[in-house]
Formats: sequence, C-alpha cells, structure tokens
Amino acid sequence: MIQFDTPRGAYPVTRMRRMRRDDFSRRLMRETVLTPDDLIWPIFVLEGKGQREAVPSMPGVERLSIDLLVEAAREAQRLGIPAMALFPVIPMEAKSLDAREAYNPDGLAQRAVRAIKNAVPELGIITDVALDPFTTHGQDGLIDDAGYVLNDETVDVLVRQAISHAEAGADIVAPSDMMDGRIGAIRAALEAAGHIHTRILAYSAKYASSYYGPFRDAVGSAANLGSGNKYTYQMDPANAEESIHEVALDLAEGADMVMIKPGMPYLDIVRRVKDQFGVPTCVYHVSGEYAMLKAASQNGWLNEKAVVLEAMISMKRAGADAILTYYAPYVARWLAE
Ligand SMILES: NCc1[nH]cc(CCC(=O)O)c1CC(=O)O
Ligand SMILES: [Mg+2]
Repeated sequence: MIQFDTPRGAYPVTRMRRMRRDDFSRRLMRETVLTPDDLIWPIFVLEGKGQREAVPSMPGVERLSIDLLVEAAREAQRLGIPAMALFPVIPMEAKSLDAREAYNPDGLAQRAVRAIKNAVPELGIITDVALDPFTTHGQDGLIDDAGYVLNDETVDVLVRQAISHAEAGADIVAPSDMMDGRIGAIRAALEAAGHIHTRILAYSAKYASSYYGPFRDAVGSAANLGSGNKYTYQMDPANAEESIHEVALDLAEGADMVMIKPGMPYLDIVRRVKDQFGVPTCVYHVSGEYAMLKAASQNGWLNEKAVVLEAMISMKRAGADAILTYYAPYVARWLAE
C-alpha cells in the first residue's frame, strides 16, 4: 500500500462525495433547474390546410399548415411552454429579388400569427425577421450585381417586415439577419407606429455555422443558396470578443433580449454575454444540434432523453435564460413525467 506522509489536500475533513451520496442532498445543492418556462418551440409553417410534412434531416420535426399549427400552439400552452417561434416555408413562386413577400400583410407568417393569437392569446409569439425565405437566392438580404448583401437597403425591408408582424399581433420580433443597425431602425419604427410593447429579440451573436444545414432543408432555402455562404454578415466562429461588441450595439439600439446562435458549441459566448451584460439571454439549439442528437439516439448510440436533458441543463448552466429548441415539446413532456 502506498504510504502518504502529508495529508492529501483537505481530505478527510472535506469529502466532496458526502453531498453527492443521496438524492436528497444532491437536490439540495443543485445549482441549475430546468422548467418548461425555459423553452421556446420553433415551428415551420406551410401553406394549405391539413398539411403535415416531415423534414428528412430532422426526424420528429414536421412542417405544419396553419390549422395544424394552431393545434400545436394549444399543445404548447398545455405543456407550459411560454412561447413559439415561427419559420414560414415560402413557395418558390412567392420568392423574388426584392423579397416583397416578407412584408405582405396577408403573408404566411402574418396569417399564422393572427390565427394563433386568436386561438391561444396567452402564448407568446416570436416571428423571424429575415429575408432568406423570401429571396430567390436564399441570402438574408437584397444583393447587388456582384452578389454582395446590401446592408441599408436590406434594413429598410426588414423594418417593413417587422412592422407587418407587429400589426399581425406578434409579441416578439426576432431579427436573425445580422445586418448592422437593424435593431435601432426597427425599434424606431415600432415606436412611431405605436407598437411600444412589441419586444425585440435580437440575434446579436449569430455565427456563420454549418450546423444550420437541416434548417435550410426545412425552409427550402438550401437549394436557392446553392454553394453560397453568409460570411459577409454572420460572425466568424473563431471570434468571441466580437460577440460582446455586437451585443452592446444591439442593446444600445433597443433590443430587449439577445440571442446567441448556435447553442452547445458556443456556450463560452453565452457565459461571456450573460456576465458582461446581465440581460435576458437566449440560446438557439439549432437544427444541426437536433439532428446529431436525434440520429445518435435513433441508432441506439445515445439515450435520447438523458442527453437532451443534459444539453438543456448545460445551456442554462452557461447562463441562458431561455432555450430555443426543436426538442421543446419533448423536454416539456419529459419534465412532466
Ligand atoms: N435567417 C436565417 C436562419 N434563421 C434560423 C436559421 C437556422 C436555425 C437552425 O439551424 O435551426 C437560419 C439559417 C441561416 O442563417 O442560414
Ligand atoms: Mg449586429
């Protein structure tokens, strides 16, 4: 037997395992809790009636027509999920170079908002403010002859889109495009139009991530984007300090909440932002993260419930106040068991 002539640290006065021994003491010292209040449920919305389409790269996620979306909203309410985020799937014939369908008062997103607010008024509705579902090229903005995404011209369209969402009854508008100055422009327009209660969830630190692939399949922008990329507006995954600069600007321009995206590979950013600003901080557990966990679970390689709940608690532990995740209804059901 090895003989130690000096005490090994603080042992045995301090035995870290004492508190871990029993369930009651583990519960007493648990630092982070997860509840359905932490969840935002993203849903893809389709034209038509009674339409339900699977997303091949996201097993378990479906695109729903508005009538079925309203059923899902009732389910969210029953499960105690505070809010839903809507992502419209726009038919090719409604896409254009100027993305004018984005601010059509009778567009798919605007009709979806009205239908849900009519049926389930207490459920928070978040709309995506970005042009990629509406452009023929799949970029989040208007482009010049060289294909460069124009900032200020795009912001003008985003403002019209955000106002049309607020007029339809959206509680939160969420610009996910990464143009400069759009938060300030949208805030000013909302105030001027009397929408002083409409919250802005700013995608402040949105990275140019390859984890968005399944989402682009789901909304059908992958084919339009082709071999294009979003490097001239979304952030470089190598950067962290820049996220602080981005968040500071969006808060100064009037954001109520900020979003870090993607989720698990970017938890260092979540922690930095939360520590630095102490504002409502959301994290987007994106489509590729969903696809990875789902695929491994379907193969029997991971225990789905265990790994998903671990992913959720990790995002909260990093400082997230709310988690936007395709797993939201699963998580709410597991928490209710
Ligand atoms: N405005 C685009 C948008 N909004 C949400 C996502 C991705 C979300 C996900 O992967 O779940 C994207 C993709 C992109 O930037 O190309
Ligand atoms: Mg910015």
